[in-house]
Amino acid sequence: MRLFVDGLTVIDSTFLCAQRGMLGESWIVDVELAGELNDEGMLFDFSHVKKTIKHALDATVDHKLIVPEQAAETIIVSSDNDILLSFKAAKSELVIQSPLSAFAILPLAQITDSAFARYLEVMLLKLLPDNVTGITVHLRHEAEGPAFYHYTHGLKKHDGNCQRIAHGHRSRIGIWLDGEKRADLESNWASRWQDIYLGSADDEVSVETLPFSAQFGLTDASFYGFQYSASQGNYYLAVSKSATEIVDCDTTVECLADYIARQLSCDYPEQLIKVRAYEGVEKGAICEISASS
Ligand SMILES: Nc1nc2c(c(=O)[nH]1)N=C([C@H](O)[C@H](O)COP(=O)(O)OP(=O)(O)OP(=O)(O)O)CN2
Repeated sequence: MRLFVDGLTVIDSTFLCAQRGMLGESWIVDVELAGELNDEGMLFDFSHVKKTIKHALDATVDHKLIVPEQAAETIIVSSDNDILLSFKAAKSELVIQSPLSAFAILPLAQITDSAFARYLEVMLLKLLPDNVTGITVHLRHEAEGPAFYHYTHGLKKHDGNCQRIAHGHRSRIGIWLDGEKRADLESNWASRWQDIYLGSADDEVSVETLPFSAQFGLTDASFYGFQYSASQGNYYLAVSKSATEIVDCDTTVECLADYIARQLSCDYPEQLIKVRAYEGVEKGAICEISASS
């Protein structure tokens, strides 16, 4: 007998890619369980399936920086209370020091959807009752078509896991000028923020003041530095300028929708601008501004 739950949860994280660097992603998780029926005539009560699997994914990979430990680009310098690591991708580089809880270090050379799903299957099967003998995890993304971008950020004021300085999302973007949908502008923003780190100006520091800058020879010419403290610990990040946009606000989705609308209003000062910005899947913020506002 097999049991399925589609769209059980969404994993919102960032993973390290040898080509593209930090890649914010939102994986929609479908699962299928296989095994024998229990005394209740069930494979596993749906409510337990959802709770057990969502809890495990939240604890191990959600809102984390997912690191392919065996990639040639990954150098883990220390992993005591904090993890300090560097990653040199073809397009950008980063060095990060953050609490252990902000990372998922996977024994993989590359984070692909299928390798990640197989890793999750092994981890999750151990948590299921004995009558469940197999689990298949399918990771999918929202349908291609509408414009979307991948961003990585951290919310230092968030008392939960969104404070982690390098977690991210794959997010759709909708833009209207005077009520007319503007696919061209959506596409511009999708390119601009394709694989971007969004850092708040408030958190920016000279990269040369970060605790690891001398060790890695980091300079302000090529890197932005970000630093803050929050309830889970201290966060430090150096990231290539070419993969970063500094915004004059926090990076909540409300602030980002407002930021995009304000940027557009410079080019279209006379028009009513509406921005529908997503944070991950099926949630986000709407901002409308007009010449008079
Ligand atoms: N109003 C807002 N609320 C939250 C924002 C935000 O920008 N505006 N942002 C966050 C975090 O950035 C977080 O990454 C959002 O992820 P989400 O999946 O919604 O958070 P949860 O894990 O708590 O939700 P699940 O349903 O468990 O996936 C948080 N809130």
